[in-house]
Amino acid sequence: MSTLEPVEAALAALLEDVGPLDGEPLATERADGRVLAEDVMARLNVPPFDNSAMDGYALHHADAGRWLPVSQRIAAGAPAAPLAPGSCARIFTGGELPAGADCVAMQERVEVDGERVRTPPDLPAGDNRRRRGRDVAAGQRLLAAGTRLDAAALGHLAGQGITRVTVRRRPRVALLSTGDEIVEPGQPLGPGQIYNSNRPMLRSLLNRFGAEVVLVEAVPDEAEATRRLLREAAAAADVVITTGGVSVGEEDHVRHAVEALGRLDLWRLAIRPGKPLALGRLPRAEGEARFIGLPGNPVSGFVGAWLFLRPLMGALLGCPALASLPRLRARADFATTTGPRRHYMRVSLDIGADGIVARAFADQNSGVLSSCVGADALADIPPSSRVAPGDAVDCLWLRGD
Ligand SMILES: Nc1nc2c(c(=O)[nH]1)N[C@H]1C(S)=C(S)[C@@H](COP(=O)(O)OP(=O)(O)OC[C@H]3O[C@@H](n4cnc5c(N)ncnc54)[C@H](O)[C@@H]3O)O[C@H]1N2
Ligand code: MOO
Repeated sequence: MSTLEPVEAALAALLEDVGPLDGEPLATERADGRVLAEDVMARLNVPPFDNSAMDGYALHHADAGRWLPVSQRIAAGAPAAPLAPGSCARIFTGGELPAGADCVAMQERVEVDGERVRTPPDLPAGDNRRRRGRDVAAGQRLLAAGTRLDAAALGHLAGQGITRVTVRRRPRVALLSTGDEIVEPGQPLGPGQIYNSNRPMLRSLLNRFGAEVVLVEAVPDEAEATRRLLREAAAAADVVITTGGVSVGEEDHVRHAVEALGRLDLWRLAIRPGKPLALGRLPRAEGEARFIGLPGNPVSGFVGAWLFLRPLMGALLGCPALASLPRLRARADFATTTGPRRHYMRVSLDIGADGIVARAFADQNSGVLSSCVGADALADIPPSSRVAPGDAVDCLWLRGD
């Protein structure tokens, strides 16, 4: 296992045998961000009846241009009687169009004389008429399985009066930090110690990717304790993530513990940052938990999360939108050369009328977390390449779903 594996091989190993988790019923009002486990069919027409798009007067368009008596007043929410022939109806936005009317003149365009109004003669048939079922027709597929419920999707469900949906169970994740030097914020910092920046960063990303962090623990740099905690984590979670302890140092116990307990699928990738990333499986009572060992350097964890944790959550949630990051082309404002490893550089993007410029953070070292703060994208620089300012580069967009 001394060769460096490409990203594609790692993704294939990671996603092998991974399928969507079970569905569970949930109140729609609590389903923000969840992923639909099945198609949702429309049971209602939206709008449910022809209605007016404007405040104005409903009429038959053959009567446009004539003085017409106002025979009824239709507010939104009130029933409409059929329109008396040769008359018009005062109507308000959202009001039901009466039978016999086929268009609405907006009130700014009519002349009013007491109880009579004259509409413009050029009123097109169907003007300002919002037809029944124009937005959604009863019986059509409203939302497809795999849709992540966002603001518009939740509004769409509510438009159908749907109060319960079946969503995928959130993947349960255990997040273990290794390293005797790592201390939690709130505790005093001793000599040689640093605060745990990986845990809150990864927890935030995992939440965003639809997972539920069910266990957080610190693992001491000690072989037996590492094995014990990995066993416990695999029993509690679908995915076990460790940070640190996957490199070649004597205190790097994680890889050996995974080999002893389960199976290591792959170790060491041809990427920068994130080279010592490890992938494997840990047995548990039912099936196996997936294991991802992220390198300890916070930038390696950040990049590894976007490249690997996101698609893994996408597979467990059956959500295609999480499977891969959107790619865009930008002009580099930087120069760089790469060696054997594909480089994921943290960049901010200037999106202007002349296109997109990718601005690289000055220090791209994997220990420099400030290079991730404000990063809009990862510029994906292939191995053995040279980039000059102005060259087009591929970027993976981080600001989307
Ligand atoms: N002789 C070699 N040394 C190293 C190699 C190598 O190939 N040969 N690879 C380097 C690379 S690349 C990386 S990346 C790191 C990753 O090593 P580990 O995954 O074993 O991580 P640690 O050694 O435990 O930690 C690395 C670094 O990150 C800090 N860290 C760890 N956890 C946290 C945390 N939760 N919050 C903030 N910072 C954390 C830790 O203190 C270290 O500074 O190995 C290189 N070495
Ligand atoms: O590959 Mo390491 O992740 O450079 O820091």
